[in-house]
Amino acid sequence: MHNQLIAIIGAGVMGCATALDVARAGYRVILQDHSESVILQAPDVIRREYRSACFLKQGYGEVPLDIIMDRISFRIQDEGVEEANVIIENVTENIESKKEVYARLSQKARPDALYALNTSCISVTKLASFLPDPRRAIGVHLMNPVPVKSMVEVIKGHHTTPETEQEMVAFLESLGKNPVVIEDLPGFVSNRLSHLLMNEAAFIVQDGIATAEQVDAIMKKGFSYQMGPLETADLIGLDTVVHSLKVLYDSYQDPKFRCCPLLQKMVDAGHWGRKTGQGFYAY
Ligand SMILES: NC(=O)c1ccc[n+]([C@@H]2O[C@H](COP(=O)([O-])OP(=O)(O)OC[C@H]3O[C@@H](n4cnc5c(N)ncnc54)[C@H](O)[C@@H]3O)[C@@H](O)[C@H]2O)c1
Repeated sequence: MHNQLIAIIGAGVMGCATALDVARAGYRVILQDHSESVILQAPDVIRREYRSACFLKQGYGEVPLDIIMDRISFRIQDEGVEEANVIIENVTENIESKKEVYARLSQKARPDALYALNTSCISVTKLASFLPDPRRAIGVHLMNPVPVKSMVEVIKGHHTTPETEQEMVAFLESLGKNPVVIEDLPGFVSNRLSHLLMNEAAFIVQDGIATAEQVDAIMKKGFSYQMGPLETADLIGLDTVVHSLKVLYDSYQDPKFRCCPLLQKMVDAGHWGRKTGQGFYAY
């Protein structure tokens, strides 16, 4: 299995961390992003992610960083993707962006390539409908930070076959992950629950009831959360949280998913969390 080539499309927060984990497990990786500046920064992002994972996860440093980096090719175009056995799509949480990527990949990729669709909230059945063979696609909701979190939510689309499910579970287990396979509806389990919490935490700050620090302290000390909801929102990226809330709201037409205006204002101001150096906290 380890002689397989894995193409990772989108080199943002999730793409870089996933490339690190996949290359660390021994696979050859192509990491592609359409933004030249993102690809130029990606090696440094991966190095930082590795150092942080070594600090947070015992044994992570057993595979030296230079060996991992040698296994990753950084690309702005799609060259090499036609040989990939597994394609992990990690582009922006926006249906039109993902649709455009699938149309492009469909021209190039092997017909038997296995597609892992990494989305926070969008229905996997809907995303898979943009691929020529939706039977070979399955949702793979990796958790952030990827090297530290072993649980992966795996979401079966309407057409996903049992063979696709088995192959993807075997691939994820080869990375040391613990997949939990569930059915498909927008937001799945994790984000239907977690985005309600992050959104309501933002409303509490907006209403002047408590500061971000106080909200997070209450959830950590009172409910044994490892991270507070607003620290988590900053880690995910407030832009991604807002995109996901919009998907949940549009999908269920339920006002409980309406996006907190403070979150939208912070995104408009460029305060997207850790990735921009400022969110509910300064980094
Ligand atoms: N951030 C998280 O904590 C988290 C957790 C789980 C799942 N996800 C999901 O993973 C996916 C990626 O999230 P992220 O946080 O890495 O986002 P991000 O904004 O950090 O990165 C997305 C990347 O996709 C690239 N991109 C956009 N359109 C492209 C195209 N047409 N071709 C190639 N590259 C393109 C962008 O340049 C950007 O670098 C999203 O669907 C998100 O919902 C995110």
